[in-house]
Amino acid sequence: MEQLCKRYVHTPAAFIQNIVANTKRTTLATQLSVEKAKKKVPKTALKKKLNSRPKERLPNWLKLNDVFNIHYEKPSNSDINKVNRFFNKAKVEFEWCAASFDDIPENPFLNKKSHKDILKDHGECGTTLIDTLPEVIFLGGTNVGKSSILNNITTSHVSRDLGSLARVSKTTGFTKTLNCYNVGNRLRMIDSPGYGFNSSKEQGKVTLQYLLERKQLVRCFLLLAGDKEINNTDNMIIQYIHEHGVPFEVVFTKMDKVKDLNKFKKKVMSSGLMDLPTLPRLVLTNSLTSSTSPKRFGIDLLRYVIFQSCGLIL
Ligand SMILES: Nc1nc2c(ncn2[C@@H]2O[C@H](COP(=O)(O)OP(=O)(O)OP(=O)(O)O)[C@@H](O)[C@H]2O)c(=O)[nH]1
Ligand SMILES: [Mg+2]
Repeated sequence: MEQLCKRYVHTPAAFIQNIVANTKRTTLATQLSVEKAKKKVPKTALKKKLNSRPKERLPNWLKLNDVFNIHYEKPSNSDINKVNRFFNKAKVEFEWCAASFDDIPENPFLNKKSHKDILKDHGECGTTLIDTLPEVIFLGGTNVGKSSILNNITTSHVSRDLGSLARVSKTTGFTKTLNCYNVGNRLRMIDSPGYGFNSSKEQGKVTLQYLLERKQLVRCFLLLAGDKEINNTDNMIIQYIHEHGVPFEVVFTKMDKVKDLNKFKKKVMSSGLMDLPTLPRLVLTNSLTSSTSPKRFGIDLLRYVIFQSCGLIL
């Protein structure tokens, strides 16, 4: 009996203690979960919130980059990101300018570094490798936006303002020589004097000779102004580079100035560019921003095509 009483007396005390402890625990846990629940936004609300965010306004012409390049696999977002990272970070250096083909230095790298340094940094084959970096050239009529596109490619794609590596001007025929820029020691980009209004015979000669004789040239990017008609000189140049087997792609510039997109499409369809057996890519870009093209669009695709045409690995 005494034992029973002991049990009776002890059990409730322990029991009560336990209850209190458990209640305390439960209360704390409940409180935490209530707080957590308070913080947790229901999935539907989250979706609504995301959908209500203002979406980036893309210009209508940007879709044509897919339509016109239907024969090519669309680069994945991850590839585009990698190429953007390369161009955003690459150190870009002006290397040489040439008014005649003979002015192009045999080995621009040697002008800056001693042979000993090159051997130390790159081993025996260093000089040859760096001397023969792949080159791309921007070709086009005067004022079409060649120097601007070079600045566009070398400016971080998130920056609104364009860099000023190559000199840009409203004055037609501003660039007078071939100008070479080394991009991160992996490729070279060449700005050229425009053809047509305010150009000279010598400028035409050095550019054509470069196109035919430069061993390092891997791709020519022919620029055409999106807001202008494709003129006779453009057609002659297209025929010339096509007949001489110079591999080329086409870049439409100043897309922010195109008012009638249907007219633009008709112009491209009837240009014969899409019927060429070499199937040049057609890349539409804007280097200056406006209300209709609030960012610099198309440049990531152009960067990708350049990188790919140089045979560089991501
Ligand atoms: N709206 C608009 N203007 C542009 C664009 N690209 C270039 N421009 C303008 O066009 C003019 C000529 O640009 P440049 O880059 O100097 O053209 P270029 O082909 O190098 O000209 P040359 O060196 O004279 O042959 C400048 O006033 C640029 O600001 C563009 O995408 N949109
Ligand atoms: Mg120029």
